[in-house]
Amino acid sequence: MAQGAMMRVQQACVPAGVHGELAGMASTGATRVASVSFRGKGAVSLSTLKCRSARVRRVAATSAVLGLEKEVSEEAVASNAAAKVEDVQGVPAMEVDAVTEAELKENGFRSTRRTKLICTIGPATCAPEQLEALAMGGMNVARINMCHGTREWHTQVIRSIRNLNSEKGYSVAIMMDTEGSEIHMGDFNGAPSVKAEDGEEWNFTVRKLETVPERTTVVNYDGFTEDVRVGDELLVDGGMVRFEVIEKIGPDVKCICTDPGLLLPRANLTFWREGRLVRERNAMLPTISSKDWIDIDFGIAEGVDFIAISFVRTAEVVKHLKSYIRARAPNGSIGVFAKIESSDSLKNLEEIIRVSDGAMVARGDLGAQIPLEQVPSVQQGIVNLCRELNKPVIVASQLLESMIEYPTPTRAEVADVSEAVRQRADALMLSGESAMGLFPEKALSVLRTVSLRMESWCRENKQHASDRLPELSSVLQDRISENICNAASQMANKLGVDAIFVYTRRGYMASLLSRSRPDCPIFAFTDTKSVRQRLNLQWGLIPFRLDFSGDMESNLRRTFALLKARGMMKSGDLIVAVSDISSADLLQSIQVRRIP
Ligand SMILES: Nc1ncnc2c1ncn2[C@@H]1O[C@H](COP(=O)(O)OP(=O)(O)O)[C@@H](O)[C@H]1O
Ligand SMILES: C=C(OP(=O)(O)O)C(=O)O
Ligand SMILES: [K+]
Ligand SMILES: [Mg+2]
Repeated sequence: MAQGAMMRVQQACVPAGVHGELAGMASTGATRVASVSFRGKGAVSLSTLKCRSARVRRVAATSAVLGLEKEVSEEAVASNAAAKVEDVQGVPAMEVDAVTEAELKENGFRSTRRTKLICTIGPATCAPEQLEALAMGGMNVARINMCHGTREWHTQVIRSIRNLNSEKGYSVAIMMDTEGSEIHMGDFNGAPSVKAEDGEEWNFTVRKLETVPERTTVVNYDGFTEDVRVGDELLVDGGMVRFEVIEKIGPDVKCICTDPGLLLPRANLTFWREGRLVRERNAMLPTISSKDWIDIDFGIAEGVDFIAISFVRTAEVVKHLKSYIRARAPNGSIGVFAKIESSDSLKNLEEIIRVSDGAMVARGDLGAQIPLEQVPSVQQGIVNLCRELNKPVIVASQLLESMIEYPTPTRAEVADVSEAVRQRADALMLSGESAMGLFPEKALSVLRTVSLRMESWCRENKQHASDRLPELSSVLQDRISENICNAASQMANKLGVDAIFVYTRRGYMASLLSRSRPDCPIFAFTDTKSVRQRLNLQWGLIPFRLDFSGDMESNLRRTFALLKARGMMKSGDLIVAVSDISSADLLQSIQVRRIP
């Protein structure tokens, strides 16, 4: 599992001032030759991030990274936002994300992106104009990791995103990710990282220190000194840096660095004995800590769209959180995602996924808990299971890790992203790349470009033909909806229609259609803002907010008129329509319609 020091030497044409403070970088005019040794989740000085000008950002956003798709212009997005068709009361009759709308118009229905993109927001991306650049670049969901940042910072980020949505017509959903009870190191008096050298002696202490002396780190778990034994190995971030315990003295644990590297603030710690992960009393710590509950209350009050629970071990904790949310946010508007990142979560995988609203393959911690070579097959297994159980799934961590520092991805990273898209994951997530990297917009652009390329390859090679659709649950109602959606998708593929329309109140039929991964995009019309926001995370769905009635014929006519008025569809386009809004005694049907 040991990961050797990563060394890349690369010639990159980077605008001056973008990463001038990186160690080991020689400047030769506009072309800089970087030779940087880098380990861990990010060795970047945060002060370098502040000097990036708006112009530089724009260049990064608009330069085609892998040269495939046509960029959506800012003008197109602005004109869409301005062209909202309004009802008499001034409420838009139909709302759709401005960037998606521009993409549909400029690139055509077929080539619109199906895989959804999530960006972790951090110091590199928290300013309103940086958030807007990500929204323009196709961010569907913004993630805030409660391990980092202050309450004020989180509030500010959430408000900025909400403002962008309401003022500029974006539809970025917000995911809050809990800290959980993991054991981690403390901060280093504000330093972005600290180097641990081979053979150095370090003190891991449970003392509460205001400022930490050199070669000292504060461990957040009080039982640490009792649980750990002399001879144990301490792994930072799953093995990026290693220490061996040599002596225990009261609240201090003396260790020798055996595998040097950079220590990042709050990096995850695991301890190992005779090659096995030690799980002592720390295994009894609650999945949702008291701090997490306070954060969750904050998330509910701020109306986040998703809460991701770290280190889920059992289905019970997910059920508990869901009923907690139901009692406090009565419309049940927050989706609960289980992060699969421990060996316990793998033991109870199916139960956990069944009760969650979705899952995240959190490969960062997962790779520290199970042998690394098992991570790819476990990922495929989780993606398949989620699809079978009709739950959206996110593939996360280290997708483009080298882009924290470099403006281009490695071939291996592009292959990894492509593989997640080929597996038909609903969403891909950036962590350090967007939170604290030097090239957040470029990283997002790489995800977008690689997704589009692999999606079109899948369609050209008729991948859906080999995608076996597993049977769903035994509930009669579910079986009818499932069969309607599967049949609607098959019909859409055979007829080569332009889009599938689904009218849905809770999003249920929309997710069943997404599950069948059809060749054309799925326009999901829903009457509530919160459902529309949540559908943002599911494969192939383009969520619209639309007021509708129980009468399908009038809904269809109204939708056709609105879409034509906005230039999103034209006479002669062919669509397949289904709905879950009619009352139960009405016959559910599939309609094939040509736009009048
Ligand atoms: N809100 C934040 N404030 C400061 N730094 C952050 C924030 N969010 C993320 N980061 C930085 O980005 C890195 C990668 O983010 P993430 O993967 O979400 O966290 P972690 O490394 O703790 O698992 C973090 O290690 C941290 O350095
Ligand atoms: C996404 C993950 O969780 P976090 O970044 O919160 O550690 C992970 O471990 O991969
Ligand atoms: K977290
Ligand atoms: Mg994790």
